Parts: sequence; C-alpha cells; structure tokens
Amino acid sequence: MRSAKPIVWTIAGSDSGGGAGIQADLATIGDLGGHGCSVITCVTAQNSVAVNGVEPVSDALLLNQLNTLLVDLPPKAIKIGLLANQRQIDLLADWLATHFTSHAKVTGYQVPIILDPVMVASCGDTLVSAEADKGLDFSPFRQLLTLMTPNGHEFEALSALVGNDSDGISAKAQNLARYLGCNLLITGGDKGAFWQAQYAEDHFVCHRVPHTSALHQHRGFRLSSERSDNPNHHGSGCTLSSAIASFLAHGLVLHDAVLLAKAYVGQGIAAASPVGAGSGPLERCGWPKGLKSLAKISLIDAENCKGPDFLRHISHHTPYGLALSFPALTQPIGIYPVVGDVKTLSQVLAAGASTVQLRIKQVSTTDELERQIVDAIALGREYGAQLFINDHWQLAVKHGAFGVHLGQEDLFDADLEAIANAGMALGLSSHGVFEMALACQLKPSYIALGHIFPTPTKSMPSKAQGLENLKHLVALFDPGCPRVAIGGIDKSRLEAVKATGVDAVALVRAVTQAPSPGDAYLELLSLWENGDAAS
Ligand SMILES: Cc1ncc(COP(=O)(O)OP(=O)(O)O)c(N)n1
Ligand SMILES: Cc1nc(C(=O)O)sc1CCOP(=O)(O)O
Ligand SMILES: [Mg+2]
Repeated sequence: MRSAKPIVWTIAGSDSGGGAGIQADLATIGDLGGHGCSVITCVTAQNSVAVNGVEPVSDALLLNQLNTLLVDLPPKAIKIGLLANQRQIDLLADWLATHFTSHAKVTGYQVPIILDPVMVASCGDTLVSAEADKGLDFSPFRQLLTLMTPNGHEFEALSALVGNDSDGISAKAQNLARYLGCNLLITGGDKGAFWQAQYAEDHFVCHRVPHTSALHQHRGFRLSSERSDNPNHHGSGCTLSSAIASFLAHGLVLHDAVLLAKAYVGQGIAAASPVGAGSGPLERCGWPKGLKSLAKISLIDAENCKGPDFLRHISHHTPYGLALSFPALTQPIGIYPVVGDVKTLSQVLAAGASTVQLRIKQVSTTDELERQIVDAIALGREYGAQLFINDHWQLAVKHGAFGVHLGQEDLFDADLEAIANAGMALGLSSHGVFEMALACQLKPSYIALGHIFPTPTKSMPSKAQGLENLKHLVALFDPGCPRVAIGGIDKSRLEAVKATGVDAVALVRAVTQAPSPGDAYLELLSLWENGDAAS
C-alpha cells in the first residue's frame, strides 16, 4: 500500500480521441509526478470534431472499479469528471458518503475530491443522457467535495437548479458554495459571462479551506491571465481539474493547487498543436515555471469591500501591478535575526547584523511599546542597519523606521499607502504559492517564505513547507526582491536551506535563545557565507 508517487484517481469517461476525459487526466497526473488510477464511467466514441456515441458502464462495473482500487491503491486525491447520467451521480455520491468515508475514518486522511461537472464536450456535443437535458442534479455531492469547477454556463445551470438567483457573481457564487458545502472555481474558458476579451478569468470562491490564512477564507478571488489565441485547447477543463487534484496529492493547499493548475493549463494551451481537424489537445509542460505563468489575483467584489485596505489595492482595476512602491534594500540580508527586545537588538547590531527585525509580541503598556520602538529605531540608525518593525506599522511610520514587516493577517488593517508615502521598506510574509503571488503583486522590499520547518515559536494555520516545496517556490518566483526563508531554521539546517537557492534566512530562537546572541549571529553568518563556523 506504499507508493513513492502520490496516487490520484480519475473517475471519468474515456475520450477515444485522446484529448480529454480519462486520457487527458492520466497524462496530466503522470506529467505532474503522480500515479494515475482510472475509474471509467462511460466510453465515448469521440474525435476532435464530434461525439458519436456515449455508453455508460454498468452500476456493478462502476462499483467494482472503485472497490478494487480502494483495497490496494487508495488515493491521495480524486478527480471526478464525466458522469453519464443521474443514476451514476447518485451511485457515486452514495459510495463516497458510505464506503469511502469509513475508509477515511480508518486512515485519518481527508482525501480532497475535485468535481468537474462536465455535460458538454468542447466541440459542443452533449455527453450526458437525454434525461439530463435540463441539467444534472449534483446535490447528492453536498458536503462531500473539496472543490467544484463549473465553467460559466455550468455555473448558471447549477445556480438555476438550486433556485439561486441572487444578483451579482459574488453573492451567487457564495450561495452556491454554501449550498454545496464546497469551494468553487468558476472557469471562463467557455467565454461565458465572466470572460473578458484580454484575460482568461476564473473566479475562485472560498468556502472553507484548511491550512490557509483567515485572510483568504470566505472570499472570492478573480484569477486573470493573458488569454491565448491558440484554438487547440481540447480537454482544458479535464486537465485543470486533474492538475488541481495532482497538486493537492503532493500536499499543496487548495489556493496553491488552483493557481498552479491554472498556470499549467495556460502553458499547455500556449504550447498545444493541432491533432485532427478540430481543436487539438493541450501540451504537457510539467510543473509551471516563472512568475509570468501565474494568474494575477484580485478580489471579486473589491469595489464593495469595506475590509482590508490591502485587498482594495488589488482590485481588478489594477490586476497587473500597483501604483504603490517600496524601496529596494541597499544591503544584502544574509542572516536576518528576529528579536523580541531592545537589549538583544543592541547585541546583534553590535556584532554587525545589517538587517534586523524587532518583533515585540508582549508589552506591559502602549507607552512602553512606543518607548522600545523609539529606542530600537535610534539604535538601528546609529549602526546604519536596515531595522524592520514587526506588526506596529503606525508607530514605525510615526517614528520613521527603516521598514515594516507585515504578515498576511496584518494586511487586514495596514495602511500600505501611508507606509509607501513615508518611503519605508516593506517586508511581507507568505506561506505557499498563492500568498507569495499576492505578496509579489504588492512589490515589497523582501518576501518571507515560511514556515519551512515546524517551529514552537509561533502557531500558524499553514503546514510546514519543507525543503522540497521551498525549492519549487524559489524556482517558480523571481520577484525581483530577496526571498527570505523562516521557520525552524538553525545552524544545523543552514546548508540545506541555502542549497534551495533562497536569498536569506530569518531566525528567532537560533539567535534569541543562544547564550550570546551576538556570537550566535556571527557563527550563523560565517556558516551562511563560508559553509563553516567562525573560529
Ligand atoms: C522575516 C519574517 N518573516 C515572517 C514573519 C512572520 O510575520 P507574521 O506572519 O506577521 O507573524 P508575526 O511575526 O507577527 O507573529 C516575520 N515576523 N518575519
Ligand atoms: C515569526 C515566524 N513567522 C513564520 C512564518 O512562517 O511566517 S515562522 C516564525 C517563527 C520562526 O521562529 P524560529 O526561527 O524560532 O523557528
Ligand atoms: Mg505580524
């Protein structure tokens, strides 16, 4: 029952033309480093221009495939595609709610399930039985799914079926997500209501996403990328949902999986060539590379948003960059001590630290907090250091600190314009692809990538990234500012962290809990720069 490659199931129909369905899913899963298993719901006689027949498999064969796989090849993630009729929907939903849920209780692993509610092939021919001409009822899947990925037309059909006629995409999508009890990715590839001429736009509606910041729960994000004119995009919906399942199987959180899968489809369409007389299939290009391949993120209802200033700044009116700018650092960061009091700050500054953060989490009074910040800023100036104040951006602005460090949650109430107008540097935290992409859009002075290893210093919603994910993140993003790894780093891990290509490391305990923080800083610096400790 062990597999080096994460196992991903696709429960879908066979496309004899090889561009979509099971064939597209298995190609995607394999290309992204997973092992694909298939549960075939129906066989289609299909080429690139027409669907000439669809025959569902029997109930018994459908269940036999599911049960046979479950005993030996249990999945890390499941993608569900074409279900040929209402009977198959009911049967599969019941199996998931009973057999599969019991299995999950035994293993303790919550398998993510992605459903692509396919009804029509990209050539325009219907794929589902005649009884379903008013649309299939997917409500048996309520509370069983992680994500549903309808296109614009499917979203309208699903909304109509559940009597959801709210005004505006945002309210309507949130209602549907609540009704189904899952997150939604509404894709614009069918050139529906959400498709804009220049951008390929998808709407990601978060209902409940584990391991992610509170900032990103219950929100709707617009994901916009440059539209490709290539007519060869057969199977893009199947590819998107199986890519999301594959990234989730590798342990990524949903926001990251969605953003990477969209980039994967974009790269696949851009590189696709014709096969047959109709639309050709997507090319498989492996894990996305380069920031350019990622969609720009904005808030769906930014115009009405009374909340975070930060999210108003990334409204869809400015999806390709902000007017704000934050200064570049003038000294390389290298080893970045994050300290909790002015005494430790003075010790690391005296030892020569050029970039330091004051991170005060507990103070007796607000006067005391202000006094410590004033003293820290004065010390930073005296040593010519790049001193960042964590969290307390108002005091940092008031007293002219070199910079401010903000986490994703801190962005809720931070006035970025005030920080930028004061000419101050900005450091931002991120935990994974989505948060790093958001941070990049704000063009900060550095971006922190955390948490790399488990750490008792702070309790966080995110999972530890590990060195492999850090390496992927570093390869994916060159934000034009330093990338700083943080979380659980000490001298024993410096070499491995440096090997990922990250530009700098931030450390709390490795400095603050050392008998001499100044000496600890010097030893870490020597290890970072020369690979051996200073004598
Ligand atoms: C360099 C660096 N990276 C990350 C953090 C964490 O910031 P945040 O998420 O705001 O958490 P707190 O530090 O406020 O608990 C940081 N401070 N520095
Ligand atoms: C403050 C902080 N922020 C993190 C993030 O991932 O954003 S991890 C972290 C704690 C880092 O402490 P230590 O070096 O003692 O493990
Ligand atoms: Mg903070």
